[in-house]
Amino acid sequence: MSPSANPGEPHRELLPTATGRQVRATLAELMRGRRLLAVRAFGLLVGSTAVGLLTAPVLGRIVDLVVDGRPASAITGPALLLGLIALVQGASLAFGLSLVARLGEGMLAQLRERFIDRVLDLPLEQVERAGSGDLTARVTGDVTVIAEAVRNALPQLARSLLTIGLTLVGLAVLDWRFMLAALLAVPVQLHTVRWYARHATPLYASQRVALGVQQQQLLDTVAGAGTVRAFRLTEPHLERVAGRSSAAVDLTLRGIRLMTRFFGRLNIAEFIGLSAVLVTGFLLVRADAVSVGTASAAALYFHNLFGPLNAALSLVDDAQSAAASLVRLVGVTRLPAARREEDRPVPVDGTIEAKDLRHAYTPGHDVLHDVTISVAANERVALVGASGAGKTTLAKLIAGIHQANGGTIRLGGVPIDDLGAAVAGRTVALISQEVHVFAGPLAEDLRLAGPDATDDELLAALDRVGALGWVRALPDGLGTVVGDGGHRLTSAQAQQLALARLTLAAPPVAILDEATAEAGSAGARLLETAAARALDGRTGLVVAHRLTQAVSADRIIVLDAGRVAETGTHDELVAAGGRYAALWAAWAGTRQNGSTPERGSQRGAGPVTGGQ
Ligand SMILES: Nc1ncnc2c1ncn2[C@@H]1O[C@H](COP(=O)(O)OP(=O)(O)OP(=O)(O)O)[C@@H](O)[C@H]1O
Repeated sequence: MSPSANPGEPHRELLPTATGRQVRATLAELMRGRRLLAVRAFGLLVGSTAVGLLTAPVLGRIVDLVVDGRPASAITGPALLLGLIALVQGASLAFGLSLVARLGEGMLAQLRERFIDRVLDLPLEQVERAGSGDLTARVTGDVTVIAEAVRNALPQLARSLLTIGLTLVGLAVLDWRFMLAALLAVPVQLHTVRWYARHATPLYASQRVALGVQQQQLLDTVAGAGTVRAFRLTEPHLERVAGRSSAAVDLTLRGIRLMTRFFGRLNIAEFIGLSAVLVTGFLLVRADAVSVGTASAAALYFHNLFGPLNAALSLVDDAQSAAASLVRLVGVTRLPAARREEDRPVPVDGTIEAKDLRHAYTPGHDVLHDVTISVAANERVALVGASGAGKTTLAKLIAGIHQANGGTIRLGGVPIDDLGAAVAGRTVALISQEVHVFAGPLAEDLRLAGPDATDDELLAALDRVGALGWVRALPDGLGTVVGDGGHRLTSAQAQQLALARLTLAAPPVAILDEATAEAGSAGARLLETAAARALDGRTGLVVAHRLTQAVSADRIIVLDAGRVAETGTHDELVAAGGRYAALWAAWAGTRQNGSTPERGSQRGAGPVTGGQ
């Protein structure tokens, strides 16, 4: 875990990065099952490079023919051979490169799947501690960098290295002294690459961290824009964004300067090598050891090395970036795997047992204190309390969205942590006020909850929550495109869709948080009926913002400042004359005064939440 990049800023526990050994082990695992593909790809690249190397000697032969004063017709054969070489080389190279790309893409896809698998298993708390910017930067930036490398750098690098190796062999075949001359460039190149790698590795690593921190700052500022404006924090926030952006820009500029110096040094190496080969050629021709054509072929070979050498060396740059990104992706994929789904215990029913739950969003500020509740299978319980009493927090803990800081939660007798994301998702569903309508045909939106549901089943689910009428009236019925860019649904309709999804998913436990709070009174009654029908046959925990929701519940749990204050049926609690009775009296009073209790009661403005 690395600390925050900027001293003086709040400490962030970034997601883990992998060690070199872990990266190698992961690559070896990804390679398994792809060996044949790798061998075929490599074989084709070697073949195409070897064929390509025939060009220089054939050109040398043409030079010799010209020097010997042979007629033009003598050149026809070598010229045709050049054409053939180009064809064979081009075809085998294209095929080989496509295999290399397929190899790389396959490995990357598998790595990405593993990464997403682990990310979905990560506790929300860990992501929050790291900041969503860190995760976003890994999912977007790092994956893109590696994908680019796999598509371009990896095939090019493989091809360049092969060309370099085989060209040196070709030089040695012409005359070993040519190869020695060419190798004079190598010490300068090696020194250059080591110098570059020494500077580039830390630079790229800090560049990636700086970009992650910058993204996090942007997300924080945008997400909290309302608060930033309300407290007139615009200037300091802009300064912070500017500071983080300029840190990222500075690092990028340093990278560009480094690259310029890198290529400058490589040019010196080329100059040394080519001069040496030309001087050697001159001396050997003068001593009659080789023909002019052979010396020309040697010079061509060395000249042909420039491209692949520069490509390989400059690809060191992409390789460095890709390596820096790879350690960040692999770091997440090596996190302990979640237990396999088939090994997990299965809840036996829809009971909820929460014991001694404690939770704090910021250390030291508990918003739930030793909350113990239990809900029987198929029971309908209403959670009532003032705004900020902790109802949503309790709902989210039971739904497994947040992890409690203390205490235990069992669903159907199984501790929630043992369920794993998939089983927990099938066991408990939470519908909050901010229901999302996914962009696309309405049927697809519903099938998120029941992928195998037939159209008739979808219509039955809609009918159950009273949505069939308006869905039938839509221009294309179930096929109507809804969500962003499509047919806009009212918030009550979106709630009904969420309830229909709930009946399709049919989890044994359902939690409704403010599911009907947005609607006006007529709409609210409609939604309450819909909610009751969606909860039928399963355990229901309803965060009640209007007391009508509590009255019809089997039992009511009253929360007060993060503690359970009372529990009982509506009649029992009214008779007990405690906190609920007071809320009820205030509620009934508001109704008699003729105001709209459904609306007045929301978010601390009315009687239910008015006890604060
Ligand atoms: N993400 C969060 N980060 C920090 N504090 C939070 C967060 N969510 C809730 N809180 C705080 O936790 C306490 C309980 O909030 P919670 O939303 O659970 O109460 P609630 O009873 O559902 O209130 P409401 O009726 O207004 O929805 C409040 O003091 C709230 O400010």
